[in-house]
Amino acid sequence: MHYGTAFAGLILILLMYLSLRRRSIVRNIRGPACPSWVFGHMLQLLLPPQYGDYEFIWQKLYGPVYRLKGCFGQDRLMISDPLALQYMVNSPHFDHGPILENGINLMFDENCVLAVKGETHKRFRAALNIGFTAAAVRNYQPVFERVAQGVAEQFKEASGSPLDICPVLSDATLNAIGQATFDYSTEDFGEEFVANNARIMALSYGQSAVQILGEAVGARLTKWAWRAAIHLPTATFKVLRTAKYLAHQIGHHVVQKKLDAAQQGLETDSDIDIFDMLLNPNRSDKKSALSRDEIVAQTGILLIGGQDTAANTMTFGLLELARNPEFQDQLRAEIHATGTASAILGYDSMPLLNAFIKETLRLYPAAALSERIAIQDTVIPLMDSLKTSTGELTKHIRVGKGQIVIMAVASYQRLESLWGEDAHKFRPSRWIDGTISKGQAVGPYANLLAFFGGPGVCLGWRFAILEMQVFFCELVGRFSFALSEDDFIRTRFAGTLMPIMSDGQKAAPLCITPL
Ligand code: HEM
Repeated sequence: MHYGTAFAGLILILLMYLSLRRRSIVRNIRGPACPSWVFGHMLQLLLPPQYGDYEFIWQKLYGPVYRLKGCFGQDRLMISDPLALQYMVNSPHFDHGPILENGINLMFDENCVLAVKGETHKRFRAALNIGFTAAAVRNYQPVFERVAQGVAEQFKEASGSPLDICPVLSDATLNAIGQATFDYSTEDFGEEFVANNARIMALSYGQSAVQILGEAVGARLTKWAWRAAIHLPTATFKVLRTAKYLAHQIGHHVVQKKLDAAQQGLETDSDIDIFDMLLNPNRSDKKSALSRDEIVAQTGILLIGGQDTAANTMTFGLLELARNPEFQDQLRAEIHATGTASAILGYDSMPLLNAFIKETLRLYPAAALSERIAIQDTVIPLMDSLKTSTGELTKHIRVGKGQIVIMAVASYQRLESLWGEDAHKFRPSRWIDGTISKGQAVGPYANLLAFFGGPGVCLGWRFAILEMQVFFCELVGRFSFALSEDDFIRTRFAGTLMPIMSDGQKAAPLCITPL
């Protein structure tokens, strides 16, 4: 008892020391005054009238590293320093933060590539990569062309009156992934999947102060309490449970059908999709090969991971074209001049098209903010010296295990030191005229972090780039886009960056005229 009490006392002192030490490390980092203990800065960060209203000003005032408060007084670091972000995406010392981790567990199978860790993650990536190499992605070009032509038909029918392009592009990107992944078109998914999928997308833009608080409480629950909580009969949890269930059913059905066809010798070598590659022992590397259940577990992340990320990016791109008619005309001229040669020469040979895609991804990264947690004490290196609240200049920050750090991707992509003095402006020519400084290579594409980087880099980044190249060529080549008088479209971050109307609904009405 005596020894037990002494031991407990020692542990308590150690825990207090560790917690104070952690607090003292980030306490020296400057940041804006906290408006509320309950919400911290989260309402300003996540629910401002326009995304970035506060964030971009804080970055100007405090630089690329500053301290914010999360809900209930929690210290969080906002980081947009390039070296620090490069370190974080590559370091094994960081994992998804608890709010993000809970979201991933709610939406996706626990065995999906986004959820698994360490060696299992490495193996899954090695296996799945077969469907996402540059060569594999080139084979999906006919799928993208067919789907983009379908979108063009819908645009043609609506010409004359403003059309909300969000649902059209969202259906189209789901259709493209469905066909490339396992040869499913939107009709094959079934009404229930499509309807529930729309409910999921609606959940994210319905984000509110109550939801932000709920997520903060959820992040403090133990794993078992959280697992129990998600079975509560609330509408939100029901939609998420249904999504997980239906994705599993679809994956299971597809895999079974493909295995049956192979057994009967019915498989063909044309139109090979990702699941075909994963199931074929001659195609995949034996060491990393996924089991049948593991393949089924990837269904949800592949479908949802590549749907609104790509659709919203394209929506913002078309909105910017509508706001910049002169650039729209120049881009169209390049598309017409290249004509069908684009498919032969490759879309990469079109400078304006690619500058446009890079500029859209720069200003509108789907994962504009991403929460990370330090899973052990670590030191984050900085590109620019940071002045602490005691006036000290430092080129690194020590963070303790458990520290929450926000990767401020949208802020990084607006750093004036990297992208030019007019970094907040949509100006695709910056990619051609040498404005952009050749700095630290942080992501897989154009130094952008829209797809993050390191071992967890977006698996579908090449897929998304080619999909956007094909869609934009088809749509901008055939239609002109103008803003509708209907409403002022704002940007909101709720899981992904999305366009929002004044009534809080996700929408982007454009006037589309066939040429
Ligand atoms: C413009 C379009 C896209 C953007 C901006 C984007 C962005 C991202 C980001 C930021 C991540 C990292 C998430 C995290 O670790 O928290 C990610 C992961 C992922 N993305 Fe994408 N994505 C896009 C399109 C796609 C497409 C089209 C697919 C599939 C066809 C896809 C499949 C995935 C998968 C499977 C992961 C998980 C990778 C892993 O954890 O190892 N994405 N994406």
